[in-house]
Amino acid sequence: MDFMKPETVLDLNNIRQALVRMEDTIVFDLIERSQFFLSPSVYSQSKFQLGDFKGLFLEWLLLQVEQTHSQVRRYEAPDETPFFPQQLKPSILPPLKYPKILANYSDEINVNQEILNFYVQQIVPQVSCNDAEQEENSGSVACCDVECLQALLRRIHFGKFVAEAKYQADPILYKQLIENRDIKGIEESITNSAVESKILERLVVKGESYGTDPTLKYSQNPQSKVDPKLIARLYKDYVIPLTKKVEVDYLLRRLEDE
Ligand SMILES: C=C(O[C@@H]1C=C(C(=O)O)C=C[C@H]1O)C(=O)O
Repeated sequence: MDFMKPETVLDLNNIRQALVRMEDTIVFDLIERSQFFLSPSVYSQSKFQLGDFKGLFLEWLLLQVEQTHSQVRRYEAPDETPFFPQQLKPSILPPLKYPKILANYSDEINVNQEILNFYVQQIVPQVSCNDAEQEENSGSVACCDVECLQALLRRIHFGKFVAEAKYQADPILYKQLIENRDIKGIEESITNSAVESKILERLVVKGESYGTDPTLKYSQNPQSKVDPKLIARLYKDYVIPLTKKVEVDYLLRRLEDE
């Protein structure tokens, strides 16, 4: 997605194609996570010495990664929503002059804590290959979790672009819904059940294709590493609803930037 060209960025078909490409990253990241045990220490607050950091070991690593990547201006991009925006470091690269695409408040539209909660409480226990500790892999598990979370963060917060594209396609409708604080009306208006169904169907196929050793494809038991239906269920229960929450939260404030 070329964020220097607002006219293409806010084309809903282009946005949907970007979301389809993000499916591949998320499916592969979940397959990678499925190789590891549950590793509860990664989600604990006290197992490792983290200085004065207060939080999960996973959150501590997320902060390290965000501080490193912020030095090459990763979080200046409009499609990045960091967990620790107040603790990023100055970039050593000169700032890019992104054209204004989203509303001024878009950085304040943030569901990161909900994403972390569903990832730790729902995704990890269902994707891990068993519920044991795997001390020697705590670092690898945490690195894998960061990859999964960053892919999910980006996919879900892409809802801001979807919302802006829908607003610009019908500003009269949305102005009325927003002025009336008609949250249900906004939710109904942004929902496209046909697109959602297509996404869930495609995820099962991708889970089957990407998660199975191709040389075993025609064997009696081409066991996929992650249950393809689980990937679709996680999208249905968490990824899509949170994306729509981002859309609604973004639209509810949209008249602030008229
Ligand atoms: C992203 C969109 O908005 C909604 C959210 C979707 C999702 O998170 O996959 C899909 C369709 C819509 O219900 C869209 O219209 O493409």
